[in-house]
Amino acid sequence: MSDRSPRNRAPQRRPDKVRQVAYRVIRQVNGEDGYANLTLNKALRDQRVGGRDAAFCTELVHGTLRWQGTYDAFLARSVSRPLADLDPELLDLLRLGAHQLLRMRVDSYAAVNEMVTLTRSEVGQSRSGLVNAVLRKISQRNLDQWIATVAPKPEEDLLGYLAIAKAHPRWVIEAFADALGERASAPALPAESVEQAVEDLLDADNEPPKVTLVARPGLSDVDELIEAGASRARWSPYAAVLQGGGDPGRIQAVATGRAGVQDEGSQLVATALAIAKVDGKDARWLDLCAGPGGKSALLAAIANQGEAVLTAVEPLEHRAQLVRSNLRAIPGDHQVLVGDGTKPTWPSGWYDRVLADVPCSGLGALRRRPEARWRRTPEDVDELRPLQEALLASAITSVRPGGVVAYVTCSPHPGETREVVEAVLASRPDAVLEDARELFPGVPSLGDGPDVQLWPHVHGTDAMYLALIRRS
Ligand SMILES: C[S@@+](CC[C@H](N)C(=O)[O-])C[C@H]1O[C@@H](n2cnc3c(N)ncnc32)[C@H](O)[C@@H]1O
Repeated sequence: MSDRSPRNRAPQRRPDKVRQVAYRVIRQVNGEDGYANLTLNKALRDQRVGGRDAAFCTELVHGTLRWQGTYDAFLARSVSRPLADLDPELLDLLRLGAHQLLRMRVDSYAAVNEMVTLTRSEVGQSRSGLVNAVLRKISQRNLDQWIATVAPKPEEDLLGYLAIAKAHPRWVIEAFADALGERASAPALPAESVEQAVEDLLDADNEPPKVTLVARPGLSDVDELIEAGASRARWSPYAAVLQGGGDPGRIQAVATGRAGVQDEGSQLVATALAIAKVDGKDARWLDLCAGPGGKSALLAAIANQGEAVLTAVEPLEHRAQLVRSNLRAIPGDHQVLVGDGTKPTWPSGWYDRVLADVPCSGLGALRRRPEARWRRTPEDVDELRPLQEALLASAITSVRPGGVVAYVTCSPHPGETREVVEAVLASRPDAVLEDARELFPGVPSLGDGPDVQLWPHVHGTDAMYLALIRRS
């Protein structure tokens, strides 16, 4: 455990190891497009940082990355040149310092000194003066005071205010507001309620999610996970929550693949496809966009309860390998095909149920990936659109008349959800959108249908979207 106590305030010659690890992880994420979770876990392992130090390091990394757009707005007021002209290393050091000063209970004096020492060791003595001066300026106001200084007034520009106060890019907030506004149940919610919902959603995005487990049916059950210390989740019959966190791999059912880690929303959409009514033959299920295979594993386990067999398709070999590994514990003749879901190698109408969990912006899972919100752009949404439409069209062609397709995204952006479904169905007279709400038994606040949008602030799940389409 490194010593961060007030008595240790004197400038240190050696940088604090935990802050150094956090800084280097942030650098890798911002400088090399790394993923925070993977990079941090590896660094904690390699540097043998554990226990309370690991928790402190995680907060430094996740918090700094999650709030970096907000801190940049404060830093822009505190540095005499444009932030774009600062070395990226220096900018990350300042962001890391700002996070300790504004959102962690680190003593200001200690935070500034630790960051000066770290700057000296990471980028050289000549930069430490600037870090000292800027962080002292940052420390002169608390978070609310900085927001009041820098953000527009909420009554004049609510979205501009929320972008700073809740650390989300404005275009993302606009997309959320559109999706929430569209889904206001009849009679339409007053604008004020939509605004409150947007704010609640942004707050939910800023809280790391609890670890949710899935007990794959036939192999494990929720009672086994409860015995291992989890508690029953609200709606999915397969879900249990590790309330206190901890390593799920220590649970035997998870270690052996009989259970796994999976958001309850992901479980609910996969289960919805599995329980949709299908008359007649129900033997062939297809997961058209399978990697890494979380939903494939749940679907294959449910398929085993009847007579069905799952085929999982994934174009990227390394992701197909993850699907195989997720399916390893599931008995049966389920198979993984490496291929492009838009170019089926199977006959038209071959399948009875098809999941099209298409590549998307991931704006519904921002809780899990602290860096993601700053990396995505509106162009990503536009660029993904043709692939999403092609995959949905292919899914419809792959299902037999009377069979069902679940179009799923982990994004609530209307450009990836309803607009895609509407565009594809406009040219498919052989496909009909059905009310999917009854496939989510007991789940409240599903809106007006016929499609379903889950929300972090309402359901505590990722913002999963599902449209159920039946081929006629
Ligand atoms: C949202 S992820 C699927 C998540 C998965 N269903 C799960 O629950 O683990 C989308 C997947 O689609 C894959 N993909 C991308 N292009 C594809 C294509 N043309 N055909 C099929 N899958 C594709 C991506 O590589 C990615 O693994």
